[in-house]
Amino acid sequence: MTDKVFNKTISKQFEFDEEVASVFDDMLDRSVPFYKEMQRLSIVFANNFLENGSRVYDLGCSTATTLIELSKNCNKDLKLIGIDNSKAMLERANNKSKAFGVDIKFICNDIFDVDLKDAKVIFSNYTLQFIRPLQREKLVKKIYDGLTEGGVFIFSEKLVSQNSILNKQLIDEYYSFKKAQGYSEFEISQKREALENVLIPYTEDENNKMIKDAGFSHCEMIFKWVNFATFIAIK
Ligand SMILES: C[S@@+](CC[C@H](N)C(=O)[O-])C[C@H]1O[C@@H](n2cnc3c(N)ncnc32)[C@H](O)[C@@H]1O
Ligand SMILES: O=C(O)C(=O)C[C@]1(C(=O)O)C=C[C@@H](O)C=C1
Repeated sequence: MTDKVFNKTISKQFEFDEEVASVFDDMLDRSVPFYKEMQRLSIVFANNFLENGSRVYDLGCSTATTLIELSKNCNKDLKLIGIDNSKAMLERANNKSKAFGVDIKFICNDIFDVDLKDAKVIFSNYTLQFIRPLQREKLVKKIYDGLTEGGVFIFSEKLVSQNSILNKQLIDEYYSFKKAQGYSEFEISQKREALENVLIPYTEDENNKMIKDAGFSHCEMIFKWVNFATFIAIK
């Protein structure tokens, strides 16, 4: 289904509710630059660390696209766990994983309230940005604790620049991308307002500091387009 959520005047902040979930795959495809390539790279790098029996979590798994793609592109026997606190998203995730014949355990809960343990890989693409600062730092420590020694955390985030001139240029280029994907200026501005104080991006340096402070030994950026980036951090 085509995303038309912001084609009308908005009355509330952005939420991962039934309306957003019903068009979410199209929304991500047209709102996250190179979404499929970022996901392919996340899976390629995860695969380098996975073995038979490895446990993999996806925090903020939405409609389970990443775990389903991982399963299709990995010939190892994995324990896949998808966590999301949106019931509407997990309904889609359940239906999609059944249709693709992929066995995933879904947990409908706040990431903070779920025990993470013995993970070889933890994914969290475009989800940390929705967690309040300070809480976000605590969550990354929890992720670190949930990984086995040598395990990896693969995450993607929208970034902000410390330089206000460049930051405006990055955002302008992103909005040009959205226009090219068929979103109108009205839809773009309605969504921008709805995301205000809901999606809080960090700079690249802030992300690296958060990862280092949590105890990770190394962090590498594996993909970047303007203000969107994917990182891999090793425990
Ligand atoms: C931008 S989407 C993630 C997209 C997904 N990772 C992908 O690549 O297709 C963010 C997701 O995080 C979930 N989420 C946000 N905060 C959460 C929290 N505190 N606990 C659990 N899920 C959360 C939302 O419901 C939403 O489905
Ligand atoms: O549309 C935007 O402005 C975005 O920032 C894209 C973005 C994201 O980066 O997570 C925001 C909300 C939706 O979850 C999908 C994508």
